[in-house]
Amino acid sequence: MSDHDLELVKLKKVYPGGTLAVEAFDLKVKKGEFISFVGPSGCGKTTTLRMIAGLESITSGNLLIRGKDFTTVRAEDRPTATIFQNYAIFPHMTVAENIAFGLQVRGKEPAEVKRRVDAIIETLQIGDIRDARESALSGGQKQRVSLARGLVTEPDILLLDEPLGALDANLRKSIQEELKILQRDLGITFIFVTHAQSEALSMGDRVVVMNSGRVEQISEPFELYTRPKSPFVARFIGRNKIIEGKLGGLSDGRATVETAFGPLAGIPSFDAGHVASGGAVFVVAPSEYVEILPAGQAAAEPGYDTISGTVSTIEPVGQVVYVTVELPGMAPIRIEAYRDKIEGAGLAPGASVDLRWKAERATVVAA
Ligand SMILES: Nc1ncnc2c1ncn2[C@@H]1O[C@H](COP(=O)(O)OP(=O)(O)OP(=O)(O)O)[C@@H](O)[C@H]1O
Repeated sequence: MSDHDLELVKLKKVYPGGTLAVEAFDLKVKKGEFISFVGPSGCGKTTTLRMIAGLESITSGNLLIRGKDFTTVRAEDRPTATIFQNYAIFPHMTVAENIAFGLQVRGKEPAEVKRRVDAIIETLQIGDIRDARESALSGGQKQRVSLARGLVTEPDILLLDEPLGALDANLRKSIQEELKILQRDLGITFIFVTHAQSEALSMGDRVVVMNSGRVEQISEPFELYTRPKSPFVARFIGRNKIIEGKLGGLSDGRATVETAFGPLAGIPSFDAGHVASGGAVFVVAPSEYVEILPAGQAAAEPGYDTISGTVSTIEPVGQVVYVTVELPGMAPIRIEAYRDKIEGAGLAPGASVDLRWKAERATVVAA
């Protein structure tokens, strides 16, 4: 038996008409993992999910579930279940009938259907609506019913396509938490598609970032947030400050980058190894690590990188201020800081400032 519930090997999809929707998608998912797929509209998330479900044919590459090849197996013969954003609840059936349906079409005995439907209704605590029809259900209730319908078939892998997209923000938050707890309790592998990066990061054990049909990065959320491996990920995930430069030197995985501000040194580089000296790179510093100081005060400390600019605007919002800093040769940077600190330092529009961060908190990526 394979250690992996799901393996995608060079998975590719070209739609009739020629659209290349997914290319060279490699992924191994351990049993019980929660994987989020995230990326902008049209990047191929749904297509990949549908290929796993068997709802879309695979152009080339292989799909394995628990070590067995399912590349060309029909959807109804795969050990997967799919939850769609629009819930797809049958309006003429009660909640219990909706949940039972998937078992009945698989030819399960009535007694087993009843036992399993009762069990999942209990797990998801929807006994009070078991005889209701879709028109009488709230958004959150519909969400639970569709989850029950997927889980009742006891899939190896549950596929969720933007399942929370139709819910308002508060309900969405509480269902996110519930879903995560349910997944841990059941130990079922979840593949969760979303275009919301915060949702992908908060839900996933690992996150797959997609862009134009390609996988950009597969990482745990904190790693993804703090160590992007491409310019696309640096822009799409988190709130990063991005500075252009040319690779100066690279030793022990630490880079020096020549920039308009002079050399920035000691920056971890995971992926710039293939860039020739003098090649174009970006220094990526997460906003959370960038500090603003009056000019000159930052200079002395070792282990830090510093760039200099001029304050253009300061917008107070409660205890926080947003300081916009003009920088030579690049777009202005907006820094969030405590109001007391900025006022205490006497910073005002026109002031010269230094922006600094611990060099080891930044990352170099190939441009
Ligand atoms: N049935 C189809 N026929 C032809 N092209 C399609 C079909 N479905 C999707 N595409 C194209 O394939 C690409 C990937 O689409 P897909 O729906 O997988 O992206 P997505 O990341 O899920 O986007 P969204 O977040 O908007 O759902 C897009 O260019 C899309 O236009």
